[in-house]
Amino acid sequence: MNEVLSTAQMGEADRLAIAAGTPGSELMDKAGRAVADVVARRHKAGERVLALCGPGNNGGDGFVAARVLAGRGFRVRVALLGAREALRGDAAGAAALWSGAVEPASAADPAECDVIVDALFGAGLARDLDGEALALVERVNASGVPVVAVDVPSGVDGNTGAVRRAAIRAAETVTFFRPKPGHLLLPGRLRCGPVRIADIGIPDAVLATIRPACWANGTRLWRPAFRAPAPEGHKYGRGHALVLSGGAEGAGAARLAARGALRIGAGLVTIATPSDALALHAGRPDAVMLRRSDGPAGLAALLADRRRNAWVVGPAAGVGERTRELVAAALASGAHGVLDADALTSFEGASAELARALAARPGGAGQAIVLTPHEGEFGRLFKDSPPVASAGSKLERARAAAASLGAVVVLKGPDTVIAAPDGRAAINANGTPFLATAGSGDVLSGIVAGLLAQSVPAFEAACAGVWFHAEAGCAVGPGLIADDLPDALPKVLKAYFAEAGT
Ligand SMILES: NC(=O)C1=CN([C@@H]2O[C@H](COP(=O)(O)OP(=O)(O)OC[C@H]3O[C@@H](n4cnc5c(N)ncnc54)[C@H](OP(=O)(O)O)[C@@H]3O)[C@@H](O)[C@H]2O)[C@@H](O)CC1
Ligand SMILES: Nc1ncnc2c1ncn2[C@@H]1O[C@H](COP(=O)(O)OP(=O)(O)O)[C@@H](O)[C@H]1O
Ligand SMILES: [K+]
Repeated sequence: MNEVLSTAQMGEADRLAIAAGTPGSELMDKAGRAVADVVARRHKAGERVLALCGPGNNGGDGFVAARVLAGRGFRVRVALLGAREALRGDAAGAAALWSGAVEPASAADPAECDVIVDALFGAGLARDLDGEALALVERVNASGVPVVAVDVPSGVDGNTGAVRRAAIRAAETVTFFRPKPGHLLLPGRLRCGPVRIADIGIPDAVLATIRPACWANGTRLWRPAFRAPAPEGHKYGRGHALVLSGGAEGAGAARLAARGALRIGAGLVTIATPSDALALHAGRPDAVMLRRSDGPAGLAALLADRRRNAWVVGPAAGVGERTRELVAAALASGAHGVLDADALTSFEGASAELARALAARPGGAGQAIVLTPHEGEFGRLFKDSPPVASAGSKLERARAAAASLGAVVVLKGPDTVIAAPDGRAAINANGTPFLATAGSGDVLSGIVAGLLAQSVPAFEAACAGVWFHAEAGCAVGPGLIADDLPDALPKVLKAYFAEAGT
């Protein structure tokens, strides 16, 4: 499955596997062999391997890989950071089985080899690199020699993806049992190369004890919640999404969101527009319906029709008191909804006020609300809440935000994090930088609302919306403009429903 484990949870998996009868030395042996397999797949016997081993168990994996590769005919040198006598436990055991020379890492010349095994630091990285470790990592990166990283590229924090002053740039990374947040979050993800997840004999059953609450976003996470329409279905069964338009200058944002909601499968989509933008929308003959809606009272009146079961408020809505009132009206309707863009910025430094409005929503937790800030909007919203704004990694910040607001938060970017108030989180990695284009976020908010309209629960709708949006972005690729995204959805949906078997 696609669970993501923190380094502490990985340590627990390790302990549980050992308690269930697999010795730690065996786990390390399998880990080292998996690394050797990757090196052997990329390089031919006879080539020169430099294994850089650190002072902990990551280094132990490096000693195993070195031994296995030497046995397969590679010309292997081992360099150790620290003293051999200081190695402990399984790492000391692995080092004892290495019969070749061990050079001091300070003398190692990375340029004198064909491939490097980076076994300096893994889950145990405890502080910024400095001194000899820093100099070594910089020499490796400058050498241009391909690196296979053990567990994580040394210098990348496995929990946060942060680069601790410097980090190895790996050509490929081999991790064990399950990925860690640092493989998915930036900048760590960009240091990993392709990540291989090796089975080292830890039974999946340990997950029942660990109960991970973070996943790599993917269809398996939400497939049961989003199925193809039933053969006997009709459009009202697929929900009715309402997108609130800004004034004349911002009407395009609402149209993008509306088309996103329609394409993802909402049965009906209506744009609620202020009078000054009515003519603009009316001139567009398409499947999007149109209603006049002036101010909070107008919006409340439209949402009083309970068939309109999901809304989007925020894209090009304008920043200020008026938009805060529109948010209040939308929340008070009891319908599900997405708060995006100006709806978030209108609560600059007032996340506590927004949290109160969310807590008072009549549908309670059953009224699904999803917020979709990018980093800028997130920073502005939580100016009043240092515990959220500076909660640490992107994963931790999104989780803290969701918990403090009592709603699902989608913290967007190349490594979008989706977090629910109950602690569940997913990290998305199927995007493309071509998605960074004007209006792309508006389409996302519409897609999520379209899923909410189809009764997909908040967390699943947010995860699925982010995934479909990214797939659509990849399907278009270079030259993408936001208008293309809704029209790329049919192909993506077709493939999804075929895979999902519905
Ligand atoms: N869990 C599992 O299932 C399995 C785990 N396995 C492997 O074990 C790895 C984790 O091993 P680990 O816990 O020994 O930590 P590791 O990454 O070797 O680093 C700790 C050492 O580094 C040092 N150190 C830290 N930061 C530093 C810095 N900035 N600069 C300098 N030194 C620094 C730190 O020193 P200290 O902080 O004590 O001074 C300590 O000596 C894991 O990534 C995987 O590869 C596999 O064998 C299979 C099963
Ligand atoms: N480098 C990137 N890689 C993948 N996705 C990205 C990248 N940059 C931005 N995105 C995605 O593109 C969308 C941009 O949304 P947003 O910033 O709100 O733009 P806009 O306000 O122009 O609509 C988000 O879904 C975001 O996750
Ligand atoms: K490493």
